Amino acid sequence: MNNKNTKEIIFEQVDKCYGKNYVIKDFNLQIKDGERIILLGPSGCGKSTTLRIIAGLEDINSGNLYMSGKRVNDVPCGERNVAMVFQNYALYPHMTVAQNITYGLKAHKIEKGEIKKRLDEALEMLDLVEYAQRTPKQLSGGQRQRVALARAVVKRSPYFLLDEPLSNLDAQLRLHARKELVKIHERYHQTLVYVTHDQIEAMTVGHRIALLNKGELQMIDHPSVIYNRPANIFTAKFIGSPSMNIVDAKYGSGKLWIGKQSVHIPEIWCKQILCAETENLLLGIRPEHLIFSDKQEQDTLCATVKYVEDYGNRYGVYLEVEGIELIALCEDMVPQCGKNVYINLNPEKIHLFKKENGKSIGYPKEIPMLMSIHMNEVNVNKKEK
Ligand SMILES: Nc1ncnc2c1ncn2[C@@H]1O[C@H](COP(=O)(O)OP(=O)(O)OP(=O)(O)O)[C@@H](O)[C@H]1O
Repeated sequence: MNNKNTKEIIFEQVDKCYGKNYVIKDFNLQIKDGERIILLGPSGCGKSTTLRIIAGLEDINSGNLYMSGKRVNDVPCGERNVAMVFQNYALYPHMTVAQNITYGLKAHKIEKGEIKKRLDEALEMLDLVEYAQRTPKQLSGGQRQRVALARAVVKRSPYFLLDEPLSNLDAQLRLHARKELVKIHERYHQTLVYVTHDQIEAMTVGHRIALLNKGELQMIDHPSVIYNRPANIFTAKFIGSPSMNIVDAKYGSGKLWIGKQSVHIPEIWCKQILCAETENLLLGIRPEHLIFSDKQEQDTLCATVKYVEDYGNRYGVYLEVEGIELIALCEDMVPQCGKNVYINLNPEKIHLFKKENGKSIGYPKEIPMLMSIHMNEVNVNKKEK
């Protein structure tokens, strides 16, 4: 198994059930040393349970869990050396901020000077110096959340586990807090596992996103790959807002047919991916990749505008093509309800899935993916490199 000096976490064929109900089933996941991994998925998909299994707060029914190369199935929570931040912060109401932050260190008999050093550093880093002597009820939600983060940071644990730590904050504080969190991680390089159902948080904090549905891993990859190359319909629809449009389509003679209308598809798709005529396809196209056109051309689709939503900075336009509803995003022109419009599909931005199992049929190599991975590159094993 892996090196004990790394901070890897490995789930190997893990099952967890409550009674007869499986929460996660045959779960395999390898979290790298120093990685920020996001567990994302709809409510009840098993995110918190997965995190609690790592923390040792839940037993597993079968399979193995390894941390730092050691099988930890039977290692109790207190011996796993994890720092955890919960959604409700779980602060002690009768203790001051400073006492809350240092309580765990005192319990572990860390030397006084070292406790003070870590406390001062955490107060400074999380902008809490002036609140050190207040109790939690004298703090705002954002300040409490920072205390919970500080308490986890001072532990200097190799594993940092966070269960929706920002969900009680308003939008602006969330943004600020997630930047702080990334900064903390870049300073200490813990292996960070973060549960959220917020896509933006997942995309911005994670080196990789593990997307779960009903206890099964749907896809794990860099945020850009998840967005631009979804492995299946579930991933395609879950990531992105408004959701990706998915419509029945057929391929034949170099064209993609949606009902009686058709569009040409670039030759590389035909050669590399769509080798034979394929009846049972699902075409995916994101709302931002439906482009309005003012005239009918060879490859435009004719659609009727059904409804328009104003989002302030752009419009969501609900369209009907061949009896199928699509949603498009547009920034400038506001099509009127009831009018017919022409739309183009950006051929570099289409996704095709097999209808029988919802899996992607793949992408031609030449089609570029707008990669932002370099911004979010996994910066692991820094010291060893
Ligand atoms: N102690 C328990 N006993 C029985 N069922 C449980 C228990 N804890 C969780 N579950 C069930 O396990 C499933 C997964 O729960 P979990 O909390 O892991 O989901 P989640 O993805 O974190 O959801 P949310 O985003 O709503 O917090 C749910 O169906 C839940 O009802």
